[in-house]
Amino acid sequence: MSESNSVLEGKKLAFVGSGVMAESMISGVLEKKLILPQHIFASHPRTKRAEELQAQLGVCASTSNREAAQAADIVVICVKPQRLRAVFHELAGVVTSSQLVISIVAGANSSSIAQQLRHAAVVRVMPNTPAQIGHGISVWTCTPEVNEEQRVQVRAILSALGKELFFEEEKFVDMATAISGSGPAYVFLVMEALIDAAVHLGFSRQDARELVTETLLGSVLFAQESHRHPAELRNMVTSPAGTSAEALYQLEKGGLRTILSKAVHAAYQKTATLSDIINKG
Ligand SMILES: NC(=O)C1=CN([C@@H]2O[C@H](COP(=O)(O)OP(=O)(O)OC[C@H]3O[C@@H](n4cnc5c(N)ncnc54)[C@H](O)[C@@H]3O)[C@@H](O)[C@H]2O)C=CC1
Ligand SMILES: O=C(O)[C@@H]1CCC=N1
Repeated sequence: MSESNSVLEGKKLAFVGSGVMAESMISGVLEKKLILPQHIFASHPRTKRAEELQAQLGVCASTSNREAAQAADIVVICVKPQRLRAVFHELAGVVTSSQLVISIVAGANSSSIAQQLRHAAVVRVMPNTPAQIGHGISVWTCTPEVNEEQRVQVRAILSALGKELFFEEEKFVDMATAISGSGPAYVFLVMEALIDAAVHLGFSRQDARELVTETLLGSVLFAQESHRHPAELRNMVTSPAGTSAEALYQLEKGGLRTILSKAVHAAYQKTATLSDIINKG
């Protein structure tokens, strides 16, 4: 494996809290050959999980957050919000000024991360689970202390997971948490409900799954490639006095748009609650 031409050449990356998202990010970075596995450090409280990561991905895994963080140029914090204060407590004073800290923790704003870690250069990212297959989208921001070289490195890491979008204003990361961060959960719920509806009509589970998955995938690709407004695409399906119009009537009557908007707003408001947990304990 070669790291040549990589903006991350020779750089070492640590993941503190190696669950679902950390594993997705590690896989993406390895897949794109951005960093050698021996230059990736991961920590997890359970020895068995650390051993599993080491065996599966070839990274250096241990149960010590401090050891992992000290070994790297870039430290990615991937614990749940409720664990963050304990991790800050462990890492404050350990992370040095030459290092870069990236947090993917929902609700954790960069000023409180900088303050609690006593570290100025902080990047805040909201990725999503399709990152596991390189089709994620990550929304990010950073403190002014993050230099241009580090910004390029962050872009390279996030591009290994799919698309990335930078915003100067941090509020967009919280807003994105409710759209792209939690979004896959909404889509999977719709997918599950449609599969169940198809089974209700009489399709086998296997056929129902294929019909629904291909319909969702085809519709998304069609919208992306045609560049047409969703309403125009919907009208193409909806014949006068036809089946789609009948179904759409029921969806609108059930308040689909309102319920989606309420759900997104609730997720957005929850980021503030998570922020309180992180700041006040
Ligand atoms: N799952 C998702 O779709 C997304 C999650 N996020 C954020 O990513 C973060 C991680 O989420 P997931 O990977 O889904 O959670 P996860 O639960 O899969 O991973 C967190 C890992 O941290 C470990 N852990 C617990 N206490 C620890 C400690 N003191 N030190 C080190 N590790 C510790 C846990 O055992 C677990 O394996 C969360 O803050 C979440 O807000 C962000 C975007 C999307
Ligand atoms: O549900 C959560 O809190 C995390 C953040 C975005 C997606 N999952």
